[in-house]
Amino acid sequence: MDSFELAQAVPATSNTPHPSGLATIAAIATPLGRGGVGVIRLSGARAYDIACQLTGKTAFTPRMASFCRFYQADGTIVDEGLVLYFKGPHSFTGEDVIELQGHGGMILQNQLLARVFELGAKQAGAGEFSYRAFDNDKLDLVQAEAIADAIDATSAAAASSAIRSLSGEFSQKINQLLEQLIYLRLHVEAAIDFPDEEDVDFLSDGVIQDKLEQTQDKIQQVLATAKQGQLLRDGIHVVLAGRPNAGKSSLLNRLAGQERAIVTNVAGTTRDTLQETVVLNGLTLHLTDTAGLRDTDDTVERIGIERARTAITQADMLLMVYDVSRDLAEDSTPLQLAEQLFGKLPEAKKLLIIANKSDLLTDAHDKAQKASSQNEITQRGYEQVNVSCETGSGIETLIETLCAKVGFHPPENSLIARTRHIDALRRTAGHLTEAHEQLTVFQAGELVAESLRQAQLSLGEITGEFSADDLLGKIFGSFCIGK
Ligand SMILES: Nc1nc2c(c(=O)[nH]1)N(C=O)[C@@H](CNc1ccc(C(=O)N[C@@H](CCC(=O)O)C(=O)O)cc1)CN2
Ligand SMILES: Nc1nc2c(ncn2[C@@H]2O[C@H](COP(=O)(O)OP(=O)(O)OP(=O)(O)O)[C@@H](O)[C@H]2O)c(=O)[nH]1
Repeated sequence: MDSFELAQAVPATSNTPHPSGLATIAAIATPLGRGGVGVIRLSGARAYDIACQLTGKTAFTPRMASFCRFYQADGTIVDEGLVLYFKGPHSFTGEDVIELQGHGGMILQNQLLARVFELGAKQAGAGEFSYRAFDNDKLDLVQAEAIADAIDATSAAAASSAIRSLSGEFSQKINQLLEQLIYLRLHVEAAIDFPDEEDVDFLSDGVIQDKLEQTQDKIQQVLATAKQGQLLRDGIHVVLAGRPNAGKSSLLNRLAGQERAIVTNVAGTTRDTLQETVVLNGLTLHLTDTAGLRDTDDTVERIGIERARTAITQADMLLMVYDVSRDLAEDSTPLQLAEQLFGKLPEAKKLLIIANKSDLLTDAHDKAQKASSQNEITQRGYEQVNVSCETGSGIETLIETLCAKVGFHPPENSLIARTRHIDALRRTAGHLTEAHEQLTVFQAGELVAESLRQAQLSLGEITGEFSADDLLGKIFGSFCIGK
């Protein structure tokens, strides 16, 4: 009997789904296209049977690779490759998992996948493998998100901090906080239930207050870590704005390290917004070069300027580029120029003033410019960096200033985080502030207990201990198919 006949001899298992009701899912796990090896992953109660029927083999040993041929129903060979079997619960998803490691290539992989569907597997939805791993407690929500973040990382630092989150470091911090909160709740509930126990007033003996304050400090620390992690993950949106010919496109090219934008000495060269993502000192910058802002009758340029204004309202940071040799009229300062350009003066933390073409300044000019503008800038809490896009001088300082302004530290032990985590941490901190007030101002035990309960719920959302289904749907739905 050859392998194919053997395959037919394997008793056809019933198509009734697993008692849990979950279908066996399959998807291509490797990128579609030419590649040495392509992996199809199956998870679910029927994965093992499907592998047997596909290959004609009758048994696979968990965690051992078996070299097999993969057959069509009519006995023709689709491909040959390795079968890897993980017996649930000792698998990525916690269910039985089969991996078919065939040859890469669109046609082969799609044929093999179609055959697997024919044998009863269903196409996995986006993030469905990870969702099952989460559902079977193989991963918590932070770890599942870290997988997607590692895959989508735009910088080495973001990738390595995602892998650290995947290993559970961030989850551990959250779980420690949850334990502290539960401890606090127990004490407060006890104080409410047994108010006269041993004549001790739990609520006012200071112990609960101390513990509460320690927890508040810890939340602030985790929040700071999470903010770094979110910056690492998402980077920042930076808009380069300024008068025509100030050197915005030259700056974009300098930062990108290549000629991305067209640079000419014709004012109004950049007419549409142009985006470029660069990673500098570990921070991902989504740069938008904008059309130089000026009044114009040119329709295309006007639309470009309109787009520039939209980009400006969405930016985390505005770089106002001006030409030190030309843009400041006798009586205008960089801050006045920024005010003219942006309609109103942006807040100091969002604006960085870039004095470009410093190479064109003679010493005398230089002094005059510094004296007249630098004082006003620093006095009002703004910052200016002098650069020359022509020579590259000042560009390093510009990058360092930018990182400092958004509070980004060169990542060492950072953990990837999302806006969702920061939002939950902030809400938790808010409930703890309420609890603190109820405790210290009103000694209102019931209200302290309720605020702590709310705090625990908010915090538990992070790891997925308490999560609404629609939130889970949103998170896993954004994963790629096969993850
Ligand atoms: N071939 C292959 N490579 C891969 C994955 C995969 O699914 N398949 N992964 C997919 O993301 C990542 C690795 N993650 C994995 C995580 C857990 C288990 C797993 O089988 N865990 C079991 C057994 C652990 C053990 O034997 O020590 C368990 O947790 O019980 C496998 C892969 C990256 N590389
Ligand atoms: N000397 C000198 N020239 C510069 C410097 N930066 C830019 N330029 C020149 O200034 C001119 C305008 O530069 P661009 O980068 O196109 O200016 P822009 O602000 O993007 O201009 P628009 O597209 O019109 O909005 C070009 O001729 C550049 O070569 C600099 O640091 N020093």
